[in-house]
Amino acid sequence: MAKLVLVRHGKSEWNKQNRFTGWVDVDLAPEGIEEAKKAGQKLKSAGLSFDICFSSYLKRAIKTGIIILEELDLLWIDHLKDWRFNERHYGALTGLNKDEVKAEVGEEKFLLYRRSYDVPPPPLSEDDKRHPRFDPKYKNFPIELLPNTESLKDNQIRAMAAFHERVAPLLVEGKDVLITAHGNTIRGMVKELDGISDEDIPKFEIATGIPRIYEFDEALHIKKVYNLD
Ligand SMILES: O=C(O)[C@@H](CO)OP(=O)(O)O
Repeated sequence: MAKLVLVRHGKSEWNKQNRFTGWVDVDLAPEGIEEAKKAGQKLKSAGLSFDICFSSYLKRAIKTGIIILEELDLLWIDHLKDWRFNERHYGALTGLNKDEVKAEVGEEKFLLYRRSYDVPPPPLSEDDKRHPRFDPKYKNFPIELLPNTESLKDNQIRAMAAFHERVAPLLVEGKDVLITAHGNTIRGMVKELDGISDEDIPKFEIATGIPRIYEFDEALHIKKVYNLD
């Protein structure tokens, strides 16, 4: 029975500062490094192992993957990166303080931008220095692929495309896969995998550093889902 494990990166420097982060490549905070180590230790105690690891293009998720693999003595396995596991692009909210945005736009709009399924925050202009086209990671990407804002649904569509294309075939072969990614990316994936409704998803939160385990049968039906709290 193949396993898929999803882990949200440990706390980042901007999580600590309460700023909308999205595609900004912020590093893990010291507490985030500890959370990633604990996640690795929990996986080890539960007897889990992996054949391959995927992360986003963002260092907070990549480092979380490396730290977990180190705890498991699995630094030798393939660790692949796919931009489609990046955090949701937070558009014009990128870098802003969440409390200040709430005070400015009001609670209702704040929640709509932050937690609704299909309402994206206002977009960034293509000339804005925060636009991904100025980030060397995406220099070879066609501009149409680079978002200037995203809803959770947009984030889910790209992450699940990567899942079906790259991860699902490995699970069918019986391989165990670790994905270290981001709060909204994992919320979107869990929404689809667990069949959570559009109405319920705003209340669903993903904690940092808590592995979520999916056990699949050969037909890729989910047999068991649980968190290693
Ligand atoms: O800022 C972000 O990129 C995300 C995750 O930290 O924020 P939120 O939890 O508000 O979706």
